[in-house]
Amino acid sequence: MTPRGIGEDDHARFERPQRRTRPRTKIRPDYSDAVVGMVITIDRGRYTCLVDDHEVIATKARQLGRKGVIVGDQARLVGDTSGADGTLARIVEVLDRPTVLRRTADDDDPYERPIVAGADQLVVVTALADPPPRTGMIDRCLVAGFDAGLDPLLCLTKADLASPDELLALYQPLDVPVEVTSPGADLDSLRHRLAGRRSVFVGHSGVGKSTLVNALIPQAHRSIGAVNEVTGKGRHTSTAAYALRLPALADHPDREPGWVIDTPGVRSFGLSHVSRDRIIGAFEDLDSIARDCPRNCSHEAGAPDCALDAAVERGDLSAARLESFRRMITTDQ
Ligand SMILES: Nc1nc2c(ncn2[C@@H]2O[C@H](COP(=O)(O)OP(=O)(O)OP(=O)(O)O)[C@@H](O)[C@H]2O)c(=O)[nH]1
Ligand SMILES: [Zn+2]
Repeated sequence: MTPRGIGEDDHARFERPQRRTRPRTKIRPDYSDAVVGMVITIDRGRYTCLVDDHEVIATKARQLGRKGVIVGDQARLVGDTSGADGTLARIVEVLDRPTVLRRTADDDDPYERPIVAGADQLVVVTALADPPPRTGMIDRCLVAGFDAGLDPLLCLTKADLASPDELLALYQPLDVPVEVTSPGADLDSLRHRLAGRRSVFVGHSGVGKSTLVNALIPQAHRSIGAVNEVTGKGRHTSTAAYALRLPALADHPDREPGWVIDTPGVRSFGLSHVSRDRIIGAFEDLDSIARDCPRNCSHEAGAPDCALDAAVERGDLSAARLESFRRMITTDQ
């Protein structure tokens, strides 16, 4: 090593704040007293976690580094986990995620953003009017959901303003379950579909997500805007998802009620991270036919020798179903 090199090194060390790369002691931290909580929302570096039945505010421990913590995560917490006013716990570990719903800001965005962990159902909320439905958005949400291994549910709101018939016909061949709502509508069927599940609600701004969440969970007060319990400030536009526990079903009071994870309205749903194979894997009939496709077949209209076309010609697959599937995977906005 040249003297000059040493000098530079010393200089750099002097200029930069010392970074502690090792724990202070050789004793590995013992987190046997850690408790596990579910992250229910995130606001400016503060993670609200539900431990048993109380909320605990936590920060992310330094050893997690850049590893993200997202809503729905099961996190191990140490420190003051009492949840008392002014206390802060630390998240030291995130347990394995059974599922991760992701999106990219747009299709060219190289960074996929995990938004919710551990969900098993994706509720695509679309207004029948005001704002008018956009099938491109519905399709993109469905694709992201299939990619993440979530079961889809299409929820059409504002049926008082326009008929759902056209959309129902469009999605019928995909066998996506649909719920139709309007002000004061009976939500019993929707409640049963949500019972015991972890359902993420996604959709454009203004489609009526908050209205629906408030109808399902009267104590949610979503339309008023979440009052920030940390700062005590009133309405602020949250950019994070928010997990809310559903009330128990009246006819099944003993069943695990399930969760709704409301997400802020989004303008688009980028899909640059999505794998075609995983999407077609969500459709058993199409998947078994597509095994005969050429390697790396896009399965889109005009894809050379796509086995899905041959199946329609043979009469093994309905043209409407293939058309619906192709419309969904064709990612025009
Ligand atoms: N006519 C009609 N209006 C509705 C219905 N559901 C909600 N609205 C209205 O639509 C507007 C938007 O509803 P929100 O529940 O705030 O929509 P949101 O999807 O939560 O919007 P963001 O919070 O921006 O994501 C409000 O004025 C609601 O009163 C419905 O079924 N019919
Ligand atoms: Zn194909």
